[in-house]
Amino acid sequence: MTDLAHIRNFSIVAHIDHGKSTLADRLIQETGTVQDRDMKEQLLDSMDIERERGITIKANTVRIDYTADNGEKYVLNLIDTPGHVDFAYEVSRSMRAVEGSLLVVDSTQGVEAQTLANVYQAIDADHEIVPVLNKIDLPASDCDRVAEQIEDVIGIDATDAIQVSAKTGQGIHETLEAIVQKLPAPQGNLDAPLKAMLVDSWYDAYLGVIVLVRIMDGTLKKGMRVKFMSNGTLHHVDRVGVFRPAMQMVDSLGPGEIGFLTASIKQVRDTRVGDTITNDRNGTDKALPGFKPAQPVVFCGLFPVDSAEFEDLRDAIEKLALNDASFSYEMETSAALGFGFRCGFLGLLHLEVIRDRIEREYDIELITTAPSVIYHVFMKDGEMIELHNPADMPDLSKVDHLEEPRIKATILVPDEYLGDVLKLCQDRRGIQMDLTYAGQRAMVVYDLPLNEVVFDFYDRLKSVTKGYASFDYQMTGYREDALVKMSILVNDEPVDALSTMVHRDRAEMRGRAMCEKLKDLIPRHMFKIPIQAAIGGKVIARETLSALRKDVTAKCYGGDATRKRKLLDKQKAGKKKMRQFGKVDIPQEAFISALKMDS
Ligand SMILES: Nc1nc2c(ncn2[C@@H]2O[C@H](COP(=O)(O)OP(=O)(O)OP(=O)(O)O)[C@@H](O)[C@H]2O)c(=O)[nH]1
Repeated sequence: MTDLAHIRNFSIVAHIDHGKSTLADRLIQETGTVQDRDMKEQLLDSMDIERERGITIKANTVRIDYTADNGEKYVLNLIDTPGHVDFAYEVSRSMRAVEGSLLVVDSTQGVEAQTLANVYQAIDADHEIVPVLNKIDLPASDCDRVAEQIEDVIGIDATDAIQVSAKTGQGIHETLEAIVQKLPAPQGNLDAPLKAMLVDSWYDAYLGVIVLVRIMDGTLKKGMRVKFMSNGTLHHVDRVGVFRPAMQMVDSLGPGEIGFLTASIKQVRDTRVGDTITNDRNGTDKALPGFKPAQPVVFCGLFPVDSAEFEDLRDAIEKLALNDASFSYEMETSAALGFGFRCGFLGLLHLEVIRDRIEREYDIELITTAPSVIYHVFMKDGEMIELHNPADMPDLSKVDHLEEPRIKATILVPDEYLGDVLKLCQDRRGIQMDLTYAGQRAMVVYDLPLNEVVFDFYDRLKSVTKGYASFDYQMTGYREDALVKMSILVNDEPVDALSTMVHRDRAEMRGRAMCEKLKDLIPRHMFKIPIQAAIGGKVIARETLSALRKDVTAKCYGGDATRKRKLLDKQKAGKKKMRQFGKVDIPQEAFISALKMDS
């Protein structure tokens, strides 16, 4: 156990790609926590997908021993936090477990939308904040400008900002010294009953659920029985340890310390992030202010391309859900797609990560239906229904009105792209709330319907600004609007997986665009295929795909039989990726591509 005065707990907050993980790796390396030869690139990003995409998803933690210039030995606990907007909730909970933050800003770029969102969370958690200007080895680095921007935009003192290159190691020693000198030591009472915060939990195939804890008061020991206060469950603690970053067992953890416990817990769902852990008898009666669990906000259907793989998909989804309490699922049957699952995610990145993992790790090809948000449907009899799937929209004659979720979006963008960004937000039914300038960049705040953002807003934003805009959002609440369900009929049969909720004023335009897209995406058949968009029974747009006799071998004049067979085999393989709707084959990409908007 380390005495409180020699502990410093901190996190690193940054915009994506500003160098958070590289800096963390350097701090670990500089202090000799890991031998150089064991140092994998980006130590803290443990999953393959994270490494490939360069994004940190799961909050990780590491304990570092550091002997400071004053000769004293310190224990530094770093909690790594994810930088992407979908995981803002994980950032907020890990912030509560530490007393300070390093604010990393890329000195060639400056403050971005996620810098702001994350640093405000740190400020909310009463952190002491040490600004770090990273990437000073690059010629484009401009520390004075960025320091000034930090003061102007965020309002924290940046005169002592540390200039660092996480790449070359310059400034790393100064950063370690600043952690010890500037960040406060934690507080806590060793003699009080155990009070620990459940910061995070995840599933490990060998050890079961691993629970990351921050001890507030008292001692956590191997062998003791603890109570999870939110649901009163009792657990026998079978291991206590710390991350260095590999797991190392210890006998006990005391106030101010961060580490983990295992207690033969089988599912991540049995642990609630933000819960208070105490002694089973004579424990504390005051729980820590609880955190709200992360709520899925984006829903979509996942169906196997090959319906024979349904059981494999169930297996994959159940396994992933064991380890990710913010991912929800239930079985769904679609007239068009057969058996699958309706899944809930924290946001689009979360959706993509799960979908990729199912395809890659479990080798199941998927059809993903249009992402949807949760609508509130108010019935005429006063009942309110949460609508997760447009296909379940009740009979309109019984519906009084609908409400949709709204967000407050903050976008930072260089001046020259401002016009395009405003147009994009306007096209997505946005209401401008604020427009200010920070140097050459504009900061725009918009009130937008979440529905208009979940699908491809971020991609569009990146493309209209050539990647120079940054974006962050928060949910603000529900508001009534004129929303309708638009169905798509292919060859006179409704394809439920293509139905979407749209604003009444835009339904026609959207319907026309979807029919045109589908006309390009669906291959010609031997017969004519009408493609229609409809609201209720009323057709609002229509296209017709003309008939064609498709003979791919026609080009191979007689002769080469192997070539003919190869072509036919190819065609067969291609067909496997299609789904039959009545008599029509619709390719897998159509479900997503048809919904992409051009503005
Ligand atoms: N030249 C230079 N490149 C750096 C420095 N620090 C980080 N980088 C590079 O910047 C990129 C992003 O760094 P990361 O550490 O992955 O950024 P991050 O903030 O952790 O990103 P996320 O984990 O995705 O949020 C990587 O290609 C790093 O190699 C630096 O000091 N100098």
